Formats: sequence, C-alpha cells, structure tokens
Amino acid sequence: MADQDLVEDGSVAPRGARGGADHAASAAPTRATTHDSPSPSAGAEPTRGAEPSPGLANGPLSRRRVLGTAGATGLALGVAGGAAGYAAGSASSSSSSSSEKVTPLSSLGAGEVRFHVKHQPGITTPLQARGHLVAFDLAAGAGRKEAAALLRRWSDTARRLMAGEPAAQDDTDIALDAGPSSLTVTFGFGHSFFARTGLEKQRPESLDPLPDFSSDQLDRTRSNGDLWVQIGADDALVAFHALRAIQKDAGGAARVRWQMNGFNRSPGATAHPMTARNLMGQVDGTRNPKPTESDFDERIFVPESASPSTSGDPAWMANGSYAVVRRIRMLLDDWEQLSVKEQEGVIGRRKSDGAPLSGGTKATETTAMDLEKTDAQGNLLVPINAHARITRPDQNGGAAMLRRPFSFHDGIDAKGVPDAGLLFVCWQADPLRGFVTVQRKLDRGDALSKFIRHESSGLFAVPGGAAEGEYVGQGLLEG
Ligand SMILES: C=CC1=C(C)c2cc3[nH]c(cc4nc(cc5[nH]c(cc1n2)c(C)c5CCC(=O)O)C(CCC(=O)O)=C4C)c(C)c3C=C
Ligand SMILES: [Fe+2]
Repeated sequence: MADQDLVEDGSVAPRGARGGADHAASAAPTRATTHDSPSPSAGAEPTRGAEPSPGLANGPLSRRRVLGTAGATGLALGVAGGAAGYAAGSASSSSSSSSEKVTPLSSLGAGEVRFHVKHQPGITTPLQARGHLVAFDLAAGAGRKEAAALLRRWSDTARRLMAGEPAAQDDTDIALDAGPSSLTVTFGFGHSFFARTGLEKQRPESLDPLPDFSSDQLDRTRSNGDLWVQIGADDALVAFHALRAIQKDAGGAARVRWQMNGFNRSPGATAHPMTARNLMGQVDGTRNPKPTESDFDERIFVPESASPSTSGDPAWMANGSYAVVRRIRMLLDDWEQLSVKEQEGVIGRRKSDGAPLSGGTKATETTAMDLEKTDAQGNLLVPINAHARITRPDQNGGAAMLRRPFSFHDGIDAKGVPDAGLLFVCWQADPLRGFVTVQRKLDRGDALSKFIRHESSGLFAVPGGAAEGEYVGQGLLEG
C-alpha cells in the first residue's frame, strides 16, 4: 500500500459498503481499503434514489429517509417511515419497516465521516473526488459576537450535511438523493481574523504571514482571508450543496473573498488501490507521513496540551493543525514538451508507478530512495535537483507536512493554455518548520520549479474538532 493513503484517526464512521463488510469495522480505514472490494455499484451509481422503489411514493427519496447500505452485499434495506434519520451502515436499519424498500446507496454515497472528532475532518480523511476551498472576510461591523454565531451555524450545517441530512433551514435540495458521500467540512482562521474580532492576544505566532518567496507570483485578492472553509466529498453535487449551504449561512456576517474548485480521481476508477496522480501525470503523495508512524501526530497536529509556554500555541489550538494553501499553476504545455525520461528526472521517480529512479527495474513505489547511487558513468540516478530529493525531511532538518491537495482546471486562459494545476493544501503542527522550510529550499530552484507557478497563498489556523454540542472555534470565541 502506498504511503500516501491517508488514514482516519477514528473520524470515519463505518463506511458500510464503501470498503466492503470486512473493512467497515477497521478503526483506521484507508483509501486503499475502501477499494479492496469495490461494490458492484461503486462508481456506476445506477440505483441511488433514481427510481421510486416499491412501496415508496413516486417522489424522490428524502435524504432524511434514505437508509444506510450494505451495498457490497447488495441488500435492499427498509426505511422506517419518515422518522428515520439517515444512518449509513446502521444495524438498526435492517429491522425497520419493510413496507418501504429502497435500493441501497452505492458504497460511494454511503461513506460517512463524523463531524465531532478530536481533529477536524478533512485532514486525514482519504482524498475526495471533489473539493471547494473558500475564504471569507467578516463583513464591516461584524465582530466576535457575529463570528461566534457564524461558526455555530456553520458547525451545525457541517454536522448535518456530513450525516446526509439537509441543512436546518432553506435546504437547496441539491443533494436530495445522495448519501453523505464522505463529505467533510473543515474550518480555519486567518491572520486578519484576530484583529477584526479583538482577539489579537489569542493569535498564534504560527499564523505570522508566510515569507515572500522569490518565485511567488501571488494574486493577493485570491490569497489569505479571515476565515477559510475546505469542503470535500466524493460526489460533486454533495460538495456543491455544502458550498451553497456554507455561503448562505454566512448571511450578512461574512462575504466570500475567494473560492476555488478542485478534484481528485473518483473512488473506484482504478482496478486496485493506488496513490493519486496529479495533472502532470505523476504519482503524487507517496511519501506523505503516515498516521501509523510514531511521530505523525507530533508533526501534523498541535498537542492536546497546547499552551503558549509549552508548544507556543494558544490553548484553543489543542488538537488543531495549520493549513498552508497554495494555488499552483502547472505550465503543462512546457511540461508536456519533455520526454518521459526527462519528466522522471525532474521528480526523481518513475512516472509509471512512482518508484525511485535509484531502484532498478524491480523497484516499486515504496522502495527506499538511494540518494548516493550512480550509473556506470558516475551520474546520480536521482538527480541532484530532483524534486523528491530536495523535499525529503532528511534534507530539511526533519521538516514534514501532510500534503492533501486537489487538482484544479479553470478552463483555457487568454493565451490558450490550460489554467490548471494543484490546489496544494498541506497540514502541519508548525508551518515554519514544515512548509516554509521546504518551500525556501524549493525557491532556490529545484527541477520542478520552472514548470509551476505559485499564484495564490493562504495560511490558516485550524482548531481541533468540536465536541458534541459545541462548535468549531468555541474555545477561541468564547474562551
Ligand atoms: C513546499 C512544499 C511542496 C510544494 C510546494 C510541492 C509542490 C509540488 N509537488 C509536486 C509533485 C510531487 N511532490 C513529491 C514529493 C514531495 N513534495 C513535497 C513538498 C512540496 N511539493 C514533499 C515534502 C514531498 C515528499 C518528500 C519526501 O518525503 O520524500 C512527489 C514525489 C512523490 C511523493 O512523495 O509524493 C511528487 C510527484 C507537484 C506537481 C507540485 C506542484 C504543483
Ligand atoms: Fe512536491
């Protein structure tokens, strides 16, 4: 299994059919496990509420009434009148009234991620097929009180939508027929939030603005922001539904500063579990830190015992993380001029399977990279400026980050070239030790640099997950 597979820290509810029955009980489901036994219906979605089921009035299935699934087993489940809430994989669902039968959701629709968890969802959640990143600025006159009310509304909406329920008010029906589809909604605070709300004393030092990098070509209007929301789901309509609900909730309290749309490969699109590919065609994510590694939490999350005197973080950031967000344009016309061999030299890994160039023909993606190995002429097999060499933690004083990107494609620009690339989102306990250290190195020019352009940037403090009955950021806003 590739290192890239992002493992949940308990924030994923049993995924029912998504990973097959054998995987549903796993405490640490991975993207890989969700595909080990793809449901016959995964991807095809032939049945999800499209046709009225026997005993069901001709109307569409209500999201409240659609029950979870045993999809891999192909069981049709009953629904319990109108009273049943959506519950993916709920054991009780099969004992519900059988007078109304519905065809189960595909495994993809049934995937449910919990909202009330230690670390906010959307950090270690496996990559989702669709993503929206949106930054808001508080409206003129809105301060701490309005921000607290907004975070309360947003948290309630996130909890509901992630469980496959409609929004509390004026739901748009966009996701009416779909299950939760592994929706996650993640909230963060930008540097400017704290002055606007009179909370400067609570601003983490780690939120100090990122340094300028010489290669930056940043559009400030698409950078930073008071508040940041990351939405991910395995269904495009479910993701868009969440985006609309979050925007509507903002009401008069905040307005959108910028918004970006991204995507990843759809679950079930490949014959077997694989690390993601980016729009350059590279296997990307291989050497991500793994939750099974002993230092994972320490690298990615602010400690539970956070305090200014110990970790340097305010207590409200306990179990949180810092997200660096960069819109990185790929200069695909230039990249695609290179031969595959040249492309492989830029990264230091094989394009076909991500194996290190030092590994020989038998190497696989997980084979250790040998930085010293040379060919018969004495040339390094992994070039000295290869991206995968330069970014390694052991070349950067241990700097590590969890990369969890979405690809983007915003059409063809005025010059006729694709406006496409990577919505690079990386997570770390300390952005100065993580992103900044590595980006400083890359800024001096790795082989990849001339094929990419950083076009926007953001840094956000993402607090820990909200406890039951609480909202994200409550410790900051009411602390
Ligand atoms: C500052 C951090 C990084 C930026 C910006 C970045 C951009 C970027 N990377 C790729 C493609 C690949 N990156 C790979 C590895 C890799 N990249 C970073 C950091 C940044 N990348 C790290 C820390 C690592 C892992 C290093 C290690 O631990 O060994 C790889 C190799 C496969 C993998 O490990 O994921 C690829 C491919 C692109 C296309 C890109 C900007 C568009
Ligand atoms: Fe990289």
